[in-house]
Amino acid sequence: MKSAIQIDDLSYTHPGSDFRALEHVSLAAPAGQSIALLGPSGAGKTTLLTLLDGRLRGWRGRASVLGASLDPDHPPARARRPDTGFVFQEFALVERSSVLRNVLNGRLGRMSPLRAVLWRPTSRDLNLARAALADCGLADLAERRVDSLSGGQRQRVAIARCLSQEPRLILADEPVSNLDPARATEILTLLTGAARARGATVIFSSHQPDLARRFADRIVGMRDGQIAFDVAVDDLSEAATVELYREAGIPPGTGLRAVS
Ligand SMILES: Nc1ncnc2c1ncn2[C@@H]1O[C@H](COP(=O)(O)OP(=O)(O)OP(=O)(O)O)[C@@H](O)[C@H]1O
Repeated sequence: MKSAIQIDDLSYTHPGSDFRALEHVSLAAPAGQSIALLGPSGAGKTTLLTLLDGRLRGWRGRASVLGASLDPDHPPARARRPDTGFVFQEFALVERSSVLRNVLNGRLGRMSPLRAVLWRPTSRDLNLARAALADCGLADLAERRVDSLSGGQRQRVAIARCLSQEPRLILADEPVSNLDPARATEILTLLTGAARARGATVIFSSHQPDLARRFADRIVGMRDGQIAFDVAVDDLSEAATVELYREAGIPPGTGLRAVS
């Protein structure tokens, strides 16, 4: 089976930090898998997702995403990696723009530079954006301004924007931590279901083992910048989860974050 990501011996320290955010991390993900990154605050989950999204410089090791090697000295521009979609915890939408316009922003990396600068989507761009809106249950909200939406609706817009890119890899950084439990379940059902329907790989981070168990095929536990365990979902033990959150000051599964 083809790898969606292959990373070997990755280490990274944020500029100005005394600690390694990632330390000798190796991970391979076959195409189509749903992986949850679990671990306490500061474990390195965001750093790993950001690195896989090609946004960090100066790391050590080897990383290949969707068959293309990442260069730690020359990260690719966003427009050159449309196959990778990113869903942010804080949605990262243009608040004063319409839902449709936000979703079409996901097509920018697929447009010619001239079309992107002039903001002239093709009819294919529009069709894909409308299809993504429909998939996310937002067809009736296409013309609404994002700043009039609820948190759950905003995260649906962010997922629709990601899907309109036609991604083969979806990276999602705590996509449901700002949502209530019912909304969190809805959003992860949508995200992992859409990824499965498209054969895309999804890697999402979470503080909630119950959600990770429910929506991932595989759980990667991270702690102190390292991989503590990497198991199929059925093999995740309660003991491993408790150990992962030991000394973090929070019980696993509460969705609460430790104060750093
Ligand atoms: N921009 C930054 N500058 C300096 N250090 C950083 C920066 N971002 C993260 N770090 C440090 O890197 C380490 C890993 O942080 P990271 O955000 O990747 O963890 P996380 O597992 O995603 O945590 P959380 O669950 O709270 O989002 C932490 O020690 C953090 O303080």
